[in-house]
Amino acid sequence: MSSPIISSSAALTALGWNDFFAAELPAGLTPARVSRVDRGAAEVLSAAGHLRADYGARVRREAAADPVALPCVGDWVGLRRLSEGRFELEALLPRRTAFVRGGVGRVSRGGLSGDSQGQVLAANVDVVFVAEPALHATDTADLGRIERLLALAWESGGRPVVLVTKSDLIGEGLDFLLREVATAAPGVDVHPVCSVTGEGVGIVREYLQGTRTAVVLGASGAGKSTLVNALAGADVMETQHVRAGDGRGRHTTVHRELIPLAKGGLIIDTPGIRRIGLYDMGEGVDMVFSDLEELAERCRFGDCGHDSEPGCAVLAAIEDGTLPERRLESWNKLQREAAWMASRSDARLRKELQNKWKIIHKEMRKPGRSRP
Ligand SMILES: Nc1nc2c(ncn2[C@@H]2O[C@H](COP(=O)(O)OP(=O)(O)OP(=O)(O)O)[C@@H](O)[C@H]2O)c(=O)[nH]1
Ligand SMILES: [Zn+2]
Repeated sequence: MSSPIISSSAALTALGWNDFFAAELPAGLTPARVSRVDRGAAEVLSAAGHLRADYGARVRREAAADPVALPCVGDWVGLRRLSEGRFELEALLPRRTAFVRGGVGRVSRGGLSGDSQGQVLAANVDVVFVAEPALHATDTADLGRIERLLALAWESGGRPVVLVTKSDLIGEGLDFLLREVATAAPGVDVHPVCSVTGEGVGIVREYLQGTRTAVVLGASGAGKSTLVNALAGADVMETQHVRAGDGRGRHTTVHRELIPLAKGGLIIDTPGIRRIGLYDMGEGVDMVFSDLEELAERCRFGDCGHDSEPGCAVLAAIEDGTLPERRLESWNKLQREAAWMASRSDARLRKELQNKWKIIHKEMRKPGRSRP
């Protein structure tokens, strides 16, 4: 009787289950992790293997009130067994980390704050791989895109790591490129990876040691699915290639999917991010530009605009060649965007509050309603 329980808890641990989540599971429910979501239902991984679960009434109600409460890939949930082989997703457990698009909420220790109207793209991610190809068509790695993705990664609460993919395509120039990428990623590890030869894949795997969960972010064609397949040691994701048979052109990932790896750890493949500006960067921007923040503290004026002010430490660093000018331009741009995002979210929140009050006032004016 005891052995199935032990093996089932080992199976859960392999999926990333731990005391944090165990403490949150309502009594009587079966724990499972969302591997993929569909409209109104989720595919989950449980100690009993792969299951499908429809959303229960409470989950549907809460998600209607706040989209952040909608289950997403990586979430831990509680299932109720309805009948043989039929399950309902009854509870969404608090998230440790989360990627939120377009909301004003922030991840806190106990889960997401309740005021967000954003959409959660992936949850409970420990490591965020930012994949940028060494060569994309004829362009070398886009440092600005790396900075944007890093801001998003920091904001999620996971640990960012930059992977310069397709490292075989650039040859001699690789070392120089890696140094350039490093200037765009202070405090972040940068590794070259080639999924074709397998070079660097072992290093990537080390980040997943134990039962950690990683997500791979990057533009379409960055080589995310190819990397996931290399990590899995099998073709678990379809990759971009022209299908000769039906001539339907290249495949591009459309679903987010959580994939347990045979050698331990889990990885989430995501569709290529096209409009990163629509994501919340917030304080993540400060992390990406921690080197500039540090310099700015040494400017003569506290409100230095790093434009033409005397005693500007940022301009001095550009002058003596220790700071690439591109970094300052990128910092200014992303700060403006983050501020715009924040003001937009606030405006939306204000409008919602106004609407709420309108409804309450209408209720209060209804005839026959007793006044408090
Ligand atoms: N030379 C080289 N080509 C690679 C490497 N990794 C991936 N590719 C190729 O790059 C193309 C795109 O790879 P995918 O893995 O499908 O890219 P993706 O990032 O998943 O793209 P989306 O699904 O559209 O987001 C494919 O033709 C791969 O064969 C690599 O390390 N070296
Ligand atoms: Zn300055």
